[in-house]
Amino acid sequence: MIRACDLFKSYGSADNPFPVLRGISLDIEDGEFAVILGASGSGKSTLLNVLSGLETPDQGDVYYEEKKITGLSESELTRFRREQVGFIFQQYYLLPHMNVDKNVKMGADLSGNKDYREVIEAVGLGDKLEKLPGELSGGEQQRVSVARALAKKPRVLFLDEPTGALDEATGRLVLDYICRLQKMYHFTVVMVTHNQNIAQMAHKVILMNSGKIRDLYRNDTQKTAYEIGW
Ligand SMILES: Nc1ncnc2c1ncn2[C@@H]1O[C@H](COP(=O)(O)OP(=O)(O)OP(=O)(O)O)[C@@H](O)[C@H]1O
Repeated sequence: MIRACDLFKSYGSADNPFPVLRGISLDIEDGEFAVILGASGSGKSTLLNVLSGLETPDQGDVYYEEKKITGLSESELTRFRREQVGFIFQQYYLLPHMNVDKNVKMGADLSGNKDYREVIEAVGLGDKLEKLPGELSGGEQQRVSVARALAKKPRVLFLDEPTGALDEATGRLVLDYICRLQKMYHFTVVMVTHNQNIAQMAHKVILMNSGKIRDLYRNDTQKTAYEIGW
């Protein structure tokens, strides 16, 4: 379980702080699919970054089970991220001169996972191992970044607008892969999105407004990527 306790974070200077997280507390269970929604600037990405250990809060704590990650040194945090979490962003951040196989192997090498090719198969790119990112469509490139993030078998997959750069059909396809992979590998998903429809795929929905949680609810049933509106 991921537990956030009373998180506060401001940008700007000490004289002129700009509060972005203003007292966030929440729990995300193991294996849960959690979606963070909210208007632009409401603090979604900042919350994701604090939950994943990419940024530290000014106040408050983040726990993974009993382990507190706030207060870890930079090198301990780097190790924690390397071993425990995967990231997917709107941009794919693939290395352009490396083929699909090598891009995904890079993720696998972080944990010494030798079976990384099964993840490439699982995202449907088993026949594109030798292709360079520039030879792939946007959806295929995002599937490579999904495979790279999952190749090290993370406990938690953090996604920040993973379908933001994709058209509807490709966005649905990528979301469908993420859900199917979650069923195969049982990792936790925490996803930031502007697309309110995606909330219907989630177990838990966290609605943010001006740095606070405006609403947090669980869905009794989850829709598939092909059942939601877009
Ligand atoms: N590194 C930073 N330095 C200064 N201000 C920042 C920084 N990161 C975010 N902000 C500001 O904090 C506020 C919240 O940003 P954040 O990216 O968390 O919001 P968001 O809800 O994810 O927005 P969007 O949906 O537009 O991506 C915004 O006003 C943003 O400009």
